[in-house]
Order: sequence, then C-alpha cells, then structure tokens
Amino acid sequence: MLNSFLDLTPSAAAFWRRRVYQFSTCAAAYNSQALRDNEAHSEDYETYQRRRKTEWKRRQGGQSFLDHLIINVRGGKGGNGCAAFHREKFLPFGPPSGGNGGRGGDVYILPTPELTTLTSVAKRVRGENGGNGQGTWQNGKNGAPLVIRVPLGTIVREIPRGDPRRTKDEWEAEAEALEGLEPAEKQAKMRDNRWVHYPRYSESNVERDAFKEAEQLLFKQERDRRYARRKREIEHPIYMDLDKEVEVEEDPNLPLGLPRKDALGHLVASGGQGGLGNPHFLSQDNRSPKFATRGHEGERITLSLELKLLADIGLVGIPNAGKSTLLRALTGGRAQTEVAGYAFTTLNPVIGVVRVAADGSFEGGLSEGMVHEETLIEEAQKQTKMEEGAFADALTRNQQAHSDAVTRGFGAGHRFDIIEHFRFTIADNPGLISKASENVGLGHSFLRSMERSLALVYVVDFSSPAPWDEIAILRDELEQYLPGMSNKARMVIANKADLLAADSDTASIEDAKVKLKRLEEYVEKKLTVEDEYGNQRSLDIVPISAKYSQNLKKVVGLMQEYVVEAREESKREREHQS
Ligand SMILES: Nc1nc2c(ncn2[C@@H]2O[C@H](COP(=O)(O)OP(=O)(O)OP(=O)(O)O)[C@@H](O)[C@H]2O)c(=O)[nH]1
Ligand SMILES: [Mg+2]
Repeated sequence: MLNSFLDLTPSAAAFWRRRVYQFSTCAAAYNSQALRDNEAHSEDYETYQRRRKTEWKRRQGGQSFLDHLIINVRGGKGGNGCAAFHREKFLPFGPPSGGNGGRGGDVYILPTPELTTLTSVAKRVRGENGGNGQGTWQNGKNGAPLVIRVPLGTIVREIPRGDPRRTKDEWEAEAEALEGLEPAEKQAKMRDNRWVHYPRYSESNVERDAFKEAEQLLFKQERDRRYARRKREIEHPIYMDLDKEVEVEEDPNLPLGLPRKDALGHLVASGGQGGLGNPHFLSQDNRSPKFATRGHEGERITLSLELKLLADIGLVGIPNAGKSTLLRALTGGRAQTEVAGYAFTTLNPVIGVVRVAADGSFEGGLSEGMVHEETLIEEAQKQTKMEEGAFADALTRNQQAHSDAVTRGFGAGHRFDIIEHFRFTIADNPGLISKASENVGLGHSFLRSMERSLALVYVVDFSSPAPWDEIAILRDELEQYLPGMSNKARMVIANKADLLAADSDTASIEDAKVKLKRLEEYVEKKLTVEDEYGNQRSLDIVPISAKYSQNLKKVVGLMQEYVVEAREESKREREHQS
C-alpha cells in the first residue's frame, strides 16, 4: 500500500523515504544494544557514522573547531520618551506627564573557565531594548545587561575603521539609510528618528521656537557623543587579554536575602540612553510641550575574538601514526581522545596535561603494564567488566587516596598532586597528509592552534615500510602552512616499535636496529633545523610503543627539557623588552 502511495507523487515519495530513513536511524540509535549484539550490523553502522562525520568535517575546512571569530555587538536601544498630559476630574489642563524611556541594555564580555571553544558565541549580539515611557509619569524599564561568555584565554580586539570586516556604527547606518534623498526629506526622516509628537501636533511643533531650540541642543549633544566615541576608538581601541576570571567582591555585611551578584565582566558596548518625556521640555515660554525624544541607538562595534589555545607541545603526524594513543599514554588515559584504526579519527585538536615528578616519573607511567587499546575495544572491555560486577567493590576515590598513602607513601589528596613537580600541556592533532595545504584530508587549518606552541614533535609509524617518507611529508606541509614553522620541530617519535621484532628472534631484532639506524641517518642528514640564532640543531629520535607505554619516560624527559628551555627563553625576552 505504501508503495502505491510512493508511486503517486515524486515529492511525497521523497518525503516518505526521508521519514523512513529517519525512523530507521532513530531506531538504530535506540537499539544500540541490539546492534551491539548483532556484530556485523553494528560495525557497518559505526563506520557509516564515522565516515559521515569525517566528510562533514572535511567540508567545513577545519572551521568547526573555532578559535577565531568576528562578532557584531550592539547595545540595546533606549526606550522612547512619552508626550502625554495628566487627566483628572475638575482639572481641565493637566501638566505634561510623559515618562522617560528606559536605558538600553549594556553588553559585557565575561571570560569563563566553563567554555573551551568559541562555538557557543553568537555572531550577532544585541542588547535588550529599553521600555518606552508612558503617561502619568511612568518611566520605561531599563534593558537588562547581556553577557557574552567566552573561554578563558580569549583575546578581544576592536576592528578599526577602514577594515572591510567592520560593520557600520549607528550614525553611518543612518546616513546609509538616508542616502539619495532630497535634503528636506532627509531632515524630516532624521526628525522622525529623534522625536515623538503629541497626536496631530507633528506639523505645528516643528514651527515653534521652543522645539527648534530643543532640536539644536539635541544635535549638539549628538555631535559631542559622536566625537567622544571616535576619540575613544582612536585613543583606546578595545584590546583585552582575558586570561583571568572576573571576581565579584561581595560585601560580607550585606543584609541576608539579597540575591547573589553574578560577575558581568567587561563592558564592550553600552546601551543607548532612554528618550526624555515631555515634562522635560516644560519651561516658562512653553507651558505645554507636545513633544518628547526617542531613545538613542546603542553602541555598535565589531569585535574579533581569538582563542589562545596554547599547548606547549604539538604532536604532528600522518593519520594512524598513534598520536592520540600517545597522548592517552602520557596522561594516564585522562585525556579522552578517540583512538581507532582508521584515518582521521581525531577531528579536533585535544589538549592534555602531562604531570611530571621530580624524579622524572610521570602520571601516565605510574600504572605499569597498562595497555592503551582502541576506544571501542576499551569501552567493550569496561562494559563486560561492569556486567561481571568487577566495579561493585572498587575503591572510592577517597579510599583509593588512602590506600595510596599507605602503599606508596604519597599522602592523602589526589594521587599525583603531592609529588607533582612540573607540568606541561600537549596537543593531539588531526592527521596531516600530503597536499593538506590544498585542503586534502582535513586540510591544515588546525595548525593555527600550534603556531605558538613551544615545540613540535613528529610522530611516525615505525612499523611502516618507509617512516622517513612520512617525516618528509610532514615537514613540507608545515612549511606550506607557515614558512619556518618546521624549525620548531624538536623530536621524532618512532611509534609502534612493538610491532617490529615482535617474534623477538635475533634476525628481526637486527632488522629493527638497521631500520632505526637508517631513520637516524635520514633525520641527521635531511632534518637538521636552524634555531632563531642560526645554530644548526639535530632532532632527537626516540623509538617507543604508545600502546604498551614503552620508553615514554625518555619522551617526557626530553619534552620537559624543551619546555623549560623555551619558557626561560621567553622570560628573558620579556625582561629584555621591559
Ligand atoms: N601495535 C601498536 N599499535 C598502536 C600503537 N599506537 C597506536 N596504535 C594503533 O594505531 C591505530 C591508530 O591509532 P590512533 O592513536 O588513533 O592514531 P592517530 O595518529 O591519532 O590517528 P588520527 O587521529 O586518525 O590522525 C590504533 O589502532 C592504535 O591502536 C603502538 O604503539 N603499537
Ligand atoms: Mg588521533
């Protein structure tokens, strides 16, 4: 029956096909348990989803990982003043009673540690408008302040005049709207934008001296405001490096029951002032003013937001080299980055923290014999463990800390906190392939987040036939992105060393040694880089196995050296400048 219906109209058929598809995908999501039981089906479904996700990401050109954004901010418009007269029994000519308009809402920017990307920041932000004034002296409501929440570490800059990305301010917008009109028409429109008249008095008002004077004054004030604004833009353009949280100081002596004050952050665009009601224009010469002013437009500015994603060390490698596995091994599995055996598993940079003790041991290396498997396998293992009830009598975090205190002598607290001596951050990145600069693969826009890293580390798959070719590709792509960027590289990590000489006979061990030698020779010959002072520097080579956490202590030691060196360098530079 459905088929005959589908044959009727092609668009209806498409609709139904879509519905049926949607239904089946929903059902698939709901029945994930059933799918897991049906191994083959689940495989297909997962692969299908991953493929869709990677393709979508590719079309985005790496843009969905937001670290740079331009936003238009507009303070709220002030409410209009009101032209009204008081009415009361036995009082035939009541006094003017129009209320003032409310102020437009201000717009603030607030750094918060709860966010990590700029994805949630709207591109156009409008403050709330003020309410209009009303009769019997009722003033309009003020617009509520609006807070733009950005992650800590965001740099906010005002885009200056002349930049094509800047949007027009309120005066320029008005001028544009009135372009091409006759002068008289223009004047009438501008008046309309600024004045409210008592009904049927709009024409006679403009003839009156009192109105003309008031209008002159209004234009003068507006010119002053405009001048002050331009001056501010030139002398103090907005530039904020938001890497500290804004704290609200509360008076401890405040009466109980007052609502808690939330931090507003930094003011970026103030709302427009409310218009004045007609009582404001009452004077000896003008006993019954029949006009009021409209609210001012809010400030309009264009801001560029840039997120400083600063990882000390960036991992660079082709897909499947094991970058994500390495990050998990270094952080003891705390960095939740996905690991799987297909290209482009990682779609966005992920940052992890490596914590090192004074003796060079690091948090990830504490539990020996840990195997970092692919995410899917690990999840399945965890699931079976849970179903078997293995976690039923697992220690709680406090009990764990206590038992650590007894067995290792760490003392109470988090397991590693007491002995932590040094920490640095490390970024796992999407895979880089040849022609990434032509937007092949995931492109290379994610390299932006590594421009300011202190050091880069190449990760290559040592079990592949020619790991040296991988390094050449990576270096070329880095240079394509930013000439000179490959000079930041300090180390080559030859991962998956466990796959070589796996059968541990002498011949295969010999082969592995020869291969390592060849890699070393290649790096020595081709990859010597030049540092800022023109010194030639060769890269360190470390064979490791990220999956089985082999030889990672050496990696961490070397990384720590690079970071210490670079931090001291930048400290010296800062002192030199000041
Ligand atoms: N035998 C072995 N396999 C490893 C090792 N490191 C990673 N793998 C495997 O290599 C595959 C890819 O690992 P990932 O960590 O996802 O690789 P990646 O470089 O992050 O890949 P993309 O995110 O796609 O760029 C997975 O199947 C891992 O289990 C290792 O040291 N030894
Ligand atoms: Mg990865």
